[in-house]
Amino acid sequence: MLSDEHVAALHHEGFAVVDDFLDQALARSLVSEMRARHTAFRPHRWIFAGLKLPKPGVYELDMHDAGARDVLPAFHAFWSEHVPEIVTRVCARVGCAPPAGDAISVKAQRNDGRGGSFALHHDNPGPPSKRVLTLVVYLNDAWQPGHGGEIVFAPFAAPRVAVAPVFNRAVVFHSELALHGVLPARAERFCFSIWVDDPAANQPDACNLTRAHLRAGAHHDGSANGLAAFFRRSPLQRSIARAVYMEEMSRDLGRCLRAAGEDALDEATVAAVVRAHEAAATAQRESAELRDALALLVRAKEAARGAAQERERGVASGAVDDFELFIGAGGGAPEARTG
Ligand SMILES: O=C(O)CCC(=O)C(=O)O
Ligand SMILES: [Fe+2]
Repeated sequence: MLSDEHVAALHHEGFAVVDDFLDQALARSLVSEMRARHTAFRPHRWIFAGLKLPKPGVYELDMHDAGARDVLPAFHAFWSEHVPEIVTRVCARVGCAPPAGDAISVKAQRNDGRGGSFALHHDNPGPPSKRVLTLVVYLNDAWQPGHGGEIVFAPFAAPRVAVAPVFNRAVVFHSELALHGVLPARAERFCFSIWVDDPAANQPDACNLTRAHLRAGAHHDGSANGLAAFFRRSPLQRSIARAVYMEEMSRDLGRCLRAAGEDALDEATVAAVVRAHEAAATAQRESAELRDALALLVRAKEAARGAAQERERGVASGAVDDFELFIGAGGGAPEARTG
């Protein structure tokens, strides 16, 4: 299920892309049931900066919900009969603690294809979340580049990688470490997510950024890259992600909240959410404790982007706005986007 290469990619890149993840016939039966029953899915809700927000265009069904078994009987059976074994095998490969029976959540998701997207986020943003591992399995057999809906990973201050959400492809990542978002989907899109909890998630050392951490990171090799490498491997990146990626997140938030959908927010509320994000991020960027480290990290992030732009000069216009590297339908190593 996960090869040595996948485990190495998870370790080095922060995520692994696993093609042909499930038995083909099983994957087909899951998506045909989701397609047939999607009107019973519920609008996705998410928390940003303490606010509960809609996500226009994105609908889901949590297998823990009352009624899930009636809406998606085959999917529910898959969850109770197969998912624990899948997760146990993946955890054994990636070195996570084997989950207890109630530590696994599964959500079926449909994007209606009218532009629904996810802003950059961590699946475990801090307490009380206990998530440690995320698997997302994509079920789109007619996916093409113009359909969008790629998942984008943003390894701290390194090139961002977009991954096409093609049929029977899974992405696997540490929930506390992988900053990721989803580009607007222009065609109907199905996937499901598996989240594994561990009671040991979010120990104080994974949550409380101190001056000592910044010093240790800075002395890694004394450069911006050293600091970025430190945060890339540390769940402490969650304390500063919004400040490092302030501009990207402002754009993502607006794009997500303004997508077409019956639960779209009014413009004044969207603007207020974006302003609140920018105020918090700017306060961090200007604080005495974080100013220098954040300036280095922002510069490292921009250098990664600049290198990609340089590579693509004359080939693509605007392609590097959202990501620098791309893993297309054929899988394999990431390539510079050229289209
Ligand atoms: O739809 C996806 O590709 C990922 C969704 C996601 O990031 C989430 O539900 O947290
Ligand atoms: Fe996520």
